[in-house]
Amino acid sequence: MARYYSVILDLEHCPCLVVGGGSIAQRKIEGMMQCGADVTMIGPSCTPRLEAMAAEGSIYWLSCCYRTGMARDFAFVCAASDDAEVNEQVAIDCRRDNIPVNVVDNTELSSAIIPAVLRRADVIVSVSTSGCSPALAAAIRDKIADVIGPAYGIYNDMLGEIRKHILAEIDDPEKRRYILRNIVNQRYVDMIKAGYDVTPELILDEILSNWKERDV
Ligand SMILES: C[C@@]1(CC(=O)O)c2cc3[nH]c(cc4nc(cc5[nH]c(cc(n2)[C@H]1CCC(=O)O)[C@@](C)(CC(=O)O)[C@@H]5CCC(=O)O)C(CC(=O)O)=C4CCC(=O)O)c(CCC(=O)O)c3CC(=O)O
Ligand SMILES: NC(=O)C1=CN([C@@H]2O[C@H](COP(=O)(O)OP(=O)(O)OC[C@H]3O[C@@H](n4cnc5c(N)ncnc54)[C@H](O)[C@@H]3O)[C@@H](O)[C@H]2O)C=CC1
Repeated sequence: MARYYSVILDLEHCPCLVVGGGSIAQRKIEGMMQCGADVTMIGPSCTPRLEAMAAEGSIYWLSCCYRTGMARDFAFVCAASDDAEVNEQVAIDCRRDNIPVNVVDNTELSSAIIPAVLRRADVIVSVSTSGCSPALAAAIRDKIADVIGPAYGIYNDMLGEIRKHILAEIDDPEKRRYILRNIVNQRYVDMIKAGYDVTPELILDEILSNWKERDV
């Protein structure tokens, strides 16, 4: 089994291809669309939902069977037809051109597999079982969802804002490190959860005053 390298892909405006238009293709397409991908679908038929998405122009549908060469200009490809030979041909074509390819019925042919994902605003938790048990990946994700609630997303938004400000405004590397480490504190998540009016200003004021006290 491959030892997978985890990455987070930016697919915004990226040309992505999905071969097939069934329920599995639809799930993969919806995942890509949520990330702003520019999706083309190839297949002789598709689900009513995908047909509607094509009709309103949110995806481009090439209503035909896949032929070698069709994957050439894409940045990411998913082979999701119900024909194993077609999916294999897509994988061969993509691997020859070094295009990352996800094959929904064959882990060995895939150079990329899709994890189970939990999103809390910009916090992303990806869980993979390396293809051993997709259902377990989803179950682990659901268990993590109980622990990592929406407060983490709200808190992360604030940290992003504070961090940008600190990187732009504070030159002293020791002070920067102190602030960036100490703004991360479970106490703030608990306060957000409990309904306190936590703001980036409040967090930063508190850490800066701790820094000053430490100095004297
Ligand atoms: C290798 C991989 C390739 C890929 O598709 O990327 C792959 C392959 C296969 N899946 C199969 C079956 C199922 N897949 C799911 C669900 C998900 N599958 C996803 C990913 C992956 N599936 C990749 C590995 C992920 C990893 O392990 O880390 C998830 C996580 C992400 C997503 O699809 O978006 C999504 C959860 C979505 C969510 O809940 O959020 C369920 C559960 C269900 O449907 O409820 C079942 C039935 C139960 C079971 O089999 O466990 C089959 C057999 C098909 C058959 O029976 O013929 C194959 C083919 C094979 O194993 O060879
Ligand atoms: N990776 C995953 O998460 C999972 C994968 N699967 C696998 O996914 C595959 C697809 O499943 P479904 O979407 O349910 O199938 P489906 O039968 O609903 O859809 C199959 C699609 O493939 C298209 N197709 C057939 N021949 C084609 C060709 N030559 N070129 C282009 N498109 C073609 C059809 O037009 C149809 O849209 C199955 O092989 C199944 O084993 C199933 C469950 C989960």
